[in-house]
Amino acid sequence: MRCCSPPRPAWVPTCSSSTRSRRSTGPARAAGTGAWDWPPWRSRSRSRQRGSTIPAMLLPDAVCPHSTASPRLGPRAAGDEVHRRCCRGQPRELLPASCPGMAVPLGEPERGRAGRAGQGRTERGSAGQDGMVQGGAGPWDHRIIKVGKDPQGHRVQPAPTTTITPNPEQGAWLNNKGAWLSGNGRGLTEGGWLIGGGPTPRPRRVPLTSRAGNGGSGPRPLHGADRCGAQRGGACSALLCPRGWGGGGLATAPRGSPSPPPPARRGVPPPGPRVPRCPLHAPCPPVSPTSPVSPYPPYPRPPCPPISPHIPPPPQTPCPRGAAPPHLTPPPPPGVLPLSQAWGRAPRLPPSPLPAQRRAFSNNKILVELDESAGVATMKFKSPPVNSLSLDFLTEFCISLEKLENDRACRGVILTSAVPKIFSSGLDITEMCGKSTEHYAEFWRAVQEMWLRLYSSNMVTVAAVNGSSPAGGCLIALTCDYRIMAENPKFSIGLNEAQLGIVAPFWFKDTFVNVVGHRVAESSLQLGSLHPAPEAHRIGLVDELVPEEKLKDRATAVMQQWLALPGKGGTSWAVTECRNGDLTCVGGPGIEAGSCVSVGTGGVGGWEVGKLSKAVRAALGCEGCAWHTAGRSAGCAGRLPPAQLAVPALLSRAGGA
Ligand SMILES: CCCCC/C=C\C/C=C\C=C\CC(=O)SCCNC(=O)CCNC(=O)[C@H](O)C(C)(C)COP(=O)(O)OP(=O)(O)OC[C@H]1O[C@@H](n2cnc3c(N)ncnc32)[C@H](O)[C@@H]1OP(=O)(O)O
Repeated sequence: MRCCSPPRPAWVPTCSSSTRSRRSTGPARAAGTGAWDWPPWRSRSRSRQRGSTIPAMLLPDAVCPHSTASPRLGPRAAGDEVHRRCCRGQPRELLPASCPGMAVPLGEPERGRAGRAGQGRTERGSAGQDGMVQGGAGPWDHRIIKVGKDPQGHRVQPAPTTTITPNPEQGAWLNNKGAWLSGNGRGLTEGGWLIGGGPTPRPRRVPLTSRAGNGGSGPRPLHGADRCGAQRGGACSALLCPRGWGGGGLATAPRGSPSPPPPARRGVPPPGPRVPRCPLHAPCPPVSPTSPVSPYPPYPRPPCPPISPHIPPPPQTPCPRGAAPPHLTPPPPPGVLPLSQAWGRAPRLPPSPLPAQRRAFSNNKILVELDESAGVATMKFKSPPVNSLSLDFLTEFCISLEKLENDRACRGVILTSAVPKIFSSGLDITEMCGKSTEHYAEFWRAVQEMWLRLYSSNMVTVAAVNGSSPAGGCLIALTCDYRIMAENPKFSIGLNEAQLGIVAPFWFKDTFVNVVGHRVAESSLQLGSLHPAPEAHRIGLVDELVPEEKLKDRATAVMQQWLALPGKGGTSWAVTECRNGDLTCVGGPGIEAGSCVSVGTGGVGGWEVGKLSKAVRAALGCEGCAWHTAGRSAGCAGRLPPAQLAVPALLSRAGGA
């Protein structure tokens, strides 16, 4: 029996033949032992291997980290609680009877799912994630097991299993969440995801009027009364719903979108044209601070931050981000339409015509400044005295990160501290004693959430460690792509849990091992060492040291270096084509023609640019390759004309790779 997947990585493919993303490098199951490691979806190495093959991602119930059968999670009740919430995001069909999530009344998961899947929730569906497509006997019976970005570049998490129903009157398609799909049956897309092929075990047709929620990308209003748990008697989780954060909402519809108009729903006015999410047009609705029926236990949620005062909020004016900047629109190769023409939308975010290029928002514990012109945000921890990672801090951290993740103007984040001499003191110890079991569960869920979100962020993440950083603080730095530390020897960093008489969670350890290597990690963890900055640099725990006064500049320079690269932070798109049995890059901004190809198993908009290994080359072959985009924001998640796509062929090949 299969079990729910762990909480966040809903993009993890649910098919045993699927393959792993470029950032997932660790084995999901220890060779020869049969024992599952957890989390199975990633164990990132700094070398960022790409296209590794992984086994099935659905865990057997017995090893589900949230199951009571799992020895991992600790107290049974805590495991139950997390498991129950975790499973809320899963289709019931995939849950085993033994899963505690099954005990949740039928209505609750739906509320939660509406929040997760339908409200612009950003999951870690990074570009390049793999997915699996199963399809129906008829052209409309499909199951999608895939997540990713919608055409506006927002990451979405469609329910792993989606049934698609034709709506002949509208000449379009609906999934079982009421989300709109477009396409012609061969290359249907849902939020930019290609679907098609194969039989569906149990096709479902849901009457339009009874559909709840939205599979994620349909042009229905995100704040529709049927979309939000808070409006349906449930709570709107700040973490799950754009209502929880200003600008998360969005709206609706496209310049020249190929999507058909949505159906009129009883009591719900049809949405207007879809436009990219834009804070100008997304006034933040009130958020209920707590609610007894929240998918998560109630805790104070931060109020929606005000929209930056320099941005005038005329809701009806055209979005200033409507047009593509000429300099960012690469010339297409001969015979190939640029995405913007092919699909009638801007390939990436143009610079704002507004004079101010900086935006800032702040909550109680984190100050975020976004330099739109550079595409870089700085998150400054400001929770004195020591930036301890309390539940509130972690919650605000995740919300801030999610907002940046959703902001197409932001491609990189620098994490640093506004508290002198302290980066972060790690987990707030007061959260770990004298509290209820439910609180512990919630707290650890938040710790994991923070780690998962940061680890799998699509943005480039740089830690500018300007103070001591023990334990959980060290984890934050480790989870970033790059660590720069102030060279003050009084500042130390490390996983010192052993000195506290506790054991660092194994995923702390894994992250540590990935950075410093096995032996160094082993001895450091056993001793609970806190390494002074010079030593931290020597063992590779931080990538470089700089004088404290230069830390910011250096972090900015490193960020620029990363952002200039194609792929994760890059803005480039590349085109590949099949030439003489090979995949050849025919060029793109910053990408030399012939020098690289797109590899990966991610599907449209999720392709990474990099060297094509022989193995991948062999696995992919060439005949399926037409062309596709790569890069995070350019062309963003290009929805390519189905006729020019042969991604299913690639997927099936890659799935077996
Ligand atoms: C999913 C299942 C998982 C199961 C997992 C099971 C087990 C895992 C177990 C634990 C994992 C833990 C990870 C952690 O992060 S534990 C936290 C470890 N942190 C530390 O050890 C840091 C300790 N603090 C320090 O070293 C110093 O305080 C510091 C260098 C940060 C600052 O020194 P400074 O001299 O400037 O300041 P202090 O006077 O020492 O402290 C000021 C003030 O702050 C309080 N404080 C410090 N650290 C913490 C903290 N982590 N949490 C809460 N409060 C903290 C300190 O007590 C002082 O308060 P007060 O006395 O002024 O009231």
